[in-house]
Amino acid sequence: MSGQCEEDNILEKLLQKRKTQFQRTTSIRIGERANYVNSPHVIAMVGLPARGKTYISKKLSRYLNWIGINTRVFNLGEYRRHATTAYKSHEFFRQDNTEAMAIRAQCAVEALQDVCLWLENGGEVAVFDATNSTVDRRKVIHDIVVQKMGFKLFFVESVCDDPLIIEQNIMEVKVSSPDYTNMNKDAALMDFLKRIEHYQERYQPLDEHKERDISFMKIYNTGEKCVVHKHEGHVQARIVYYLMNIHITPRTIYLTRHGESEQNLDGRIGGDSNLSERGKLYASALSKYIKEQNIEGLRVWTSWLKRTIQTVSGVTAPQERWKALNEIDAGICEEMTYEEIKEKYPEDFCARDQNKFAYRYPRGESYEDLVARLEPVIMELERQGNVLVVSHQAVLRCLLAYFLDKSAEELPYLRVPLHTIIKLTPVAYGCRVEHIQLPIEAVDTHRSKPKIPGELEEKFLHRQKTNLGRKS
Ligand SMILES: O=P(O)(O)OC[C@H]1O[C@@](CO)(OP(=O)(O)O)[C@@H](O)[C@@H]1O
Repeated sequence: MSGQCEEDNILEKLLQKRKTQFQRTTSIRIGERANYVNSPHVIAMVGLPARGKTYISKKLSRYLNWIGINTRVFNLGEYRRHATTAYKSHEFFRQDNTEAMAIRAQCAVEALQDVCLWLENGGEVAVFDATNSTVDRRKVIHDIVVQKMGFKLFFVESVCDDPLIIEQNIMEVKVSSPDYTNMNKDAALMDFLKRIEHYQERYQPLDEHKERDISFMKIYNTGEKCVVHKHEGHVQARIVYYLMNIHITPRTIYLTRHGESEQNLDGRIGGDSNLSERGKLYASALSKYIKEQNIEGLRVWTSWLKRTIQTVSGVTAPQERWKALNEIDAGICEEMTYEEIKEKYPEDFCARDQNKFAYRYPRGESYEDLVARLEPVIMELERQGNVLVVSHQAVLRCLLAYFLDKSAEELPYLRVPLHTIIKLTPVAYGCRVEHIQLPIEAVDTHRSKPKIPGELEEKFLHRQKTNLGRKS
């Protein structure tokens, strides 16, 4: 058994037994996929416990789904917890615990089977979130994913030797894991550190000399340095670029629409109008709020449109204008009310309600186009510290969907009311969201998805007319 650990040996044997399962599908798929540019991908994480693998997996999956690549995370820990009801202690992870080794190998097989099944059924990227910390384990994965299934494989290793970051990670996410429901935090921390030691005994980091033919990326100390080896194709290039841009330094992102505009008051979409009187009041209230927060190193981003620029005229912080933050281009419908659109272009009006995400205004844009236009904004937001983004209803829906992991169906209906600051603070594996509504009235520009076509529509148009009545 020289060089090969017990667990990977068991895994190998299990796979031999199940070979037919992997081969049966292979014989159907491999030929079909040979010329595919966009073959399904497996992104296999590598690294010791508490190195941020789950954080990277979830974040990457959120990003890929947002740009339209159907992605799912398969976390081996969840398979293990499902197979063994009660975790007792780090002893479970000892090298000489043969019983536990067998369970762990079995879980790895099941997870890999699910990965392959999912990719065969339309999934595009599967992120295999496990330690995959030995050369032999990675060989097994390569054998199944590349040789047998004909998928692409890319390893992402997170290397971290900063004890502070490791302890912070354990305290933030591990001690509250289901493994430690009956343990106090300090005991859980000690147990987890022991668990890491068991992995350390046989950990073999990715090495371009020993594993020269595989594609991988190594991220050191949460992005201090990155090494990329033999990455292939545009999916991997995007993953590499994205992972090179993210950071874990605490910060806050503030999103807000411009103050109410003259066109908002008229119920007209798009255009480039000035702020209404109430919009100007919001601009003052916003700068007061921002000043009171005393936000370190704040940067302000607006669109190129007058209403966003006027909204931050009193905010004292470096400002940048982004054309990419301009509102959705409504093409031939620009500056019309929804009622006018319904009358003049009834088919378009109806088509938009049927599939709002994909619908593209003639000579204008769709929400799908917006997401593509906003990708550089997201990338730059990931690199930055505290930022206040002042933009528009449709644009902010797209940004919110990225941070809150919302689907393409939900995205065009997310609520982004006027005169409200949406505060996003990264926490553990996601974002905490707070809505701060400043006390200045504004029209409601939100159109809910009509349940029965026509019915809600009438209500909305009626409300809009009432709004017009309140015009100041
Ligand atoms: O996609 P829908 O729901 O129509 O919302 C987008 C619309 O929101 C508006 C207001 O109706 O945004 P904003 O006032 O933030 O510029 C329009 O300009 C834009 O076309």
